[in-house]
Amino acid sequence: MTSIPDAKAPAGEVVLEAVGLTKHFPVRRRLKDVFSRTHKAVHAVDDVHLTLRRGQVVALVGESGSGKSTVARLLAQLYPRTGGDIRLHGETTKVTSGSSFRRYAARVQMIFQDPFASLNPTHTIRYHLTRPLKIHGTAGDDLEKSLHELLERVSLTPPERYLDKFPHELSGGQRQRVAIARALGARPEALLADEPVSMLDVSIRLGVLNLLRDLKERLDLAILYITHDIASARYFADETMVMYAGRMVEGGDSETVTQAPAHPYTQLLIESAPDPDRLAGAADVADEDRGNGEPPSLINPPTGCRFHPRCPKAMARCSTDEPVRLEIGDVPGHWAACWLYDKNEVAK
Ligand SMILES: Nc1ncnc2c1ncn2[C@@H]1O[C@H](COP(=O)(O)OP(=O)(O)OP(=O)(O)O)[C@@H](O)[C@H]1O
Repeated sequence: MTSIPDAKAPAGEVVLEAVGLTKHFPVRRRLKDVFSRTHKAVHAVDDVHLTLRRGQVVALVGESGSGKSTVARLLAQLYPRTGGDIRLHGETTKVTSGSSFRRYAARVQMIFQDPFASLNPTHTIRYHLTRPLKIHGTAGDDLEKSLHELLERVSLTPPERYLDKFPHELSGGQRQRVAIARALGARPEALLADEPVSMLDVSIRLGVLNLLRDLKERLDLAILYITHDIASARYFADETMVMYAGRMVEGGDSETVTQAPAHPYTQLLIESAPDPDRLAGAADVADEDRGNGEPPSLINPPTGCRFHPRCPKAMARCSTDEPVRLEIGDVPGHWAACWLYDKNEVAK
């Protein structure tokens, strides 16, 4: 078989789930700590739950260092997890060998931020696309036809114009399209896209996001879209989850999370997103009123809510009690991990 199937199962079916996913990176001990009993660790990701479904995009939004890439790398099985579970079609996954990793990667593929770094400058596009077709056995009898189909899928046409080029002969947007085609070569069910457009010129970002949206629809892919840019999450993602300092703080459908944010951190993210009107004139609100400041150390994260030291609405209990996910009640599925909503139901 040479063609890539258009759909495998009903839209909306759960493909990949993170259940209480946790990753702590051990910190190398200094000489003076050698006799200490405590083992320091970076609490990069704590108790993350998310669900990727066929034909849907989930955006994971947060500032630098909040743990977004670590979640994607855990889901891609590039790191072992410290705790929690990763389920593919409901089954716990554990990658213990090269062959089990290959089987997993055939179903879950990652796209990285920097298309230049992720393509080998000494090899042609033909080489980059032939590899996944061969490794995952998806080339069929006619390799050339499969290569052409992959390039057509990402709108690099006519394919023969691109196949024998080297990465440096392509623009940034074209390189990212090749990286996407390479991921599709495995015929995955889920794509983990880690800031796929942030290194591209603003003028071509929309084209690449539209391509991903088109692939989501035509191939019924489940997509995790990682971004700093909450405005693009509204445009591109069905659901948006917000992360702060290793924890999820809010989630729900993208329209609601971006237009009626409930968590003070999401509100801050939206206020601090570039706004042409604000840049053009009106004086900025004082930093302390906007809850600005530094994200906390993840070696000793704050107790209670990790956002409390920066939160303009913090209450006494926020520094001691870790908030649970609470339903906001405006639309189904909208929740925030914030004690402001303590009277509300615990979200499922
Ligand atoms: N391999 C590693 N070893 C130790 N610490 C790490 C490692 N990878 C990430 N971290 C730390 O984990 C935390 C989360 O990093 P991560 O890259 O996941 O955040 P991010 O939200 O993706 O940030 P960015 O948007 O800048 O990529 C950071 O404090 C980072 O320094």
